Amino acid sequence: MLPHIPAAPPQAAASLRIKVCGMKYAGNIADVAGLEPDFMGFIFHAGSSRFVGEELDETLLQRLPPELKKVGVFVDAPLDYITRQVARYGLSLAQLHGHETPEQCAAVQAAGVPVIKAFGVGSTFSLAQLSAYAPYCAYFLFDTKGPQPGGNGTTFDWELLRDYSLPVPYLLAGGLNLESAASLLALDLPGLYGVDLNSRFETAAAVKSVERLRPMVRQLRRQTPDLTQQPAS
Ligand SMILES: O=C(O)c1ccccc1NCC(=O)[C@H](O)[C@H](O)COP(=O)(O)O
Repeated sequence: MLPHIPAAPPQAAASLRIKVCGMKYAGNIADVAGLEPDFMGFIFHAGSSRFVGEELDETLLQRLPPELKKVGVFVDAPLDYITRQVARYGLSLAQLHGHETPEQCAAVQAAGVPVIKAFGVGSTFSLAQLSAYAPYCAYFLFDTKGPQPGGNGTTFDWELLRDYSLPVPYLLAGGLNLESAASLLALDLPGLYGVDLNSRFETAAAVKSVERLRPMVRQLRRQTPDLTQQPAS
């Protein structure tokens, strides 16, 4: 009789990297850092309810683990403002979330700051515009176009990215919540590197709920949820 050869287990897709955006307050930053996200975002746009203003503790940011990438989020900001904030807070990357041109991205990159260029996906979105940005960007970020430059809390049709073919990895953003996790893991979109979590995990502007984030992080990392840590329903 032939020995039973078990079928090979299905190949698990690589887990998605996680960016928690819109952080501001010291205690909350330390708590969220404990979940070991890959990126943490700080909003340097005065029009946002998450604007860091003078609230952000630069010594705390400098003490965060080096593997946690600190992202400054800017909207059509001058180059010297970006480079000053990068130096002051020890930021790892600049996320350009306005109408920045490829030339502006090139200037930020040439100043030694790796760029995440964000694009609002709406009815006029086209993948064709991205090639001109590719040489100057470490990552792209695709967010839902809305009344605010970011943090609108709404999703877009992710299938619009199905034909993405550039070598720049990207983060998916816009209204992601715990219910999105299973679909995100099943997506298998070309170039998809990670996800960006923001308003759906907040208890107030720029205050993230660790209880809400924890099961999301576990799911995205394909870990078994720790039921003792779930919030009471
Ligand atoms: O979050 C903001 O307030 C914000 C304001 C201005 C520019 C960018 C902003 N956020 C950038 C992000 O990367 C957000 O996480 C992204 O827009 C998704 O937010 P949400 O739809 O709330 O999940």
